[in-house]
Amino acid sequence: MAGVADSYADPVRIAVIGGTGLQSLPRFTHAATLNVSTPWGAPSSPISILHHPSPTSGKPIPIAFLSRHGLHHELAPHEVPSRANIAALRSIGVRTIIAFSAVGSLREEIKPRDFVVPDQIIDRTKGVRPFTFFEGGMVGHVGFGDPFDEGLARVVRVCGHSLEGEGVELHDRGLLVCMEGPQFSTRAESNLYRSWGGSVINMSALPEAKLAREAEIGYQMICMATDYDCWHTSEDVNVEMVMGHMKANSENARRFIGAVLDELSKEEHGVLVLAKHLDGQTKFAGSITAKAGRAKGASEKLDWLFPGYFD
Ligand SMILES: CSC[C@H]1O[C@H](OP(=O)(O)O)[C@H](O)[C@@H]1O
Ligand SMILES: Nc1ncnc2[nH]cnc12
Repeated sequence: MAGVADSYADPVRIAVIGGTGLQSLPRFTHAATLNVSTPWGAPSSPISILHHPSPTSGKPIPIAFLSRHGLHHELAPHEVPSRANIAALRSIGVRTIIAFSAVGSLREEIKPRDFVVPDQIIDRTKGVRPFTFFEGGMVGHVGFGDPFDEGLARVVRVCGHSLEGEGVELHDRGLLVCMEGPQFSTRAESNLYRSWGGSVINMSALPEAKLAREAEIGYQMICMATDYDCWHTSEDVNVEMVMGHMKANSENARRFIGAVLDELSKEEHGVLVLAKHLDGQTKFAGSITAKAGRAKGASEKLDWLFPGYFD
């Protein structure tokens, strides 16, 4: 875009990953567009650096925005280059990701256009997506018992509830089933996920959340229900339905994200935003391979992502 810088000097700590129907965040000042290349290739889209005024100091806080499926939704869920996305965000300093997703509801009480802050995931992807930074001669195992960041979730819930009564309805917790796609589920699968206690379903939380954890980035997804999948007696999910609800409720989604960014920009959340609680975990998780056994290619890639960690 003419007049927008292609570099940004300061570290950017907070990122938003936009999903289906949320390919941009208008109304913020566009400070830069970054084309980052990583050892895992190029991210889904250029990274936009947006200036968000801190509600306490008025100072502009930089926010990175990345469109998960590309600028024109040209990447299917299994084609999203999640390693490049997460690596690119970490390389510019990001330690907090608020990820947005359009989901199917597996529960009567979660109605289309309701928001859900998920706290657990069941992985129903099929192993066809690259899902770790540790491979090819460098082994690493990070904890993933709680796949989302409870500290960020608390902030997101307070912000969501503050908008209730203005068209926003929020469910504080939920079990998210992440399926492979791109086809939607069969009715038998949909009912199986319900019997497992699933609340909502999408195709995008994984491996994104796992890679964020490996990269020591606090990660919380905000889900917006767009359909009742195919278990319900109402019409089966289709793309028109998903896009229709996303479009109709996009103003609320943007207000919700704006409120979360307002809150996270406050100095009192500085330690949370820097994900200090995750700092260093990957250094230990990835030190299991003795130096003598480390393959050069794998070490070089990890050195790019974690300078100094595996010296
Ligand atoms: C267009 S329906 C399926 C599609 O929608 C969700 O996308 P996102 O999570 O990026 O908002 C779902 O995960 C699928 O990728
Ligand atoms: N029913 C559904 N299944 C999987 N992903 C979705 N995204 C939106 N609705 C969905």
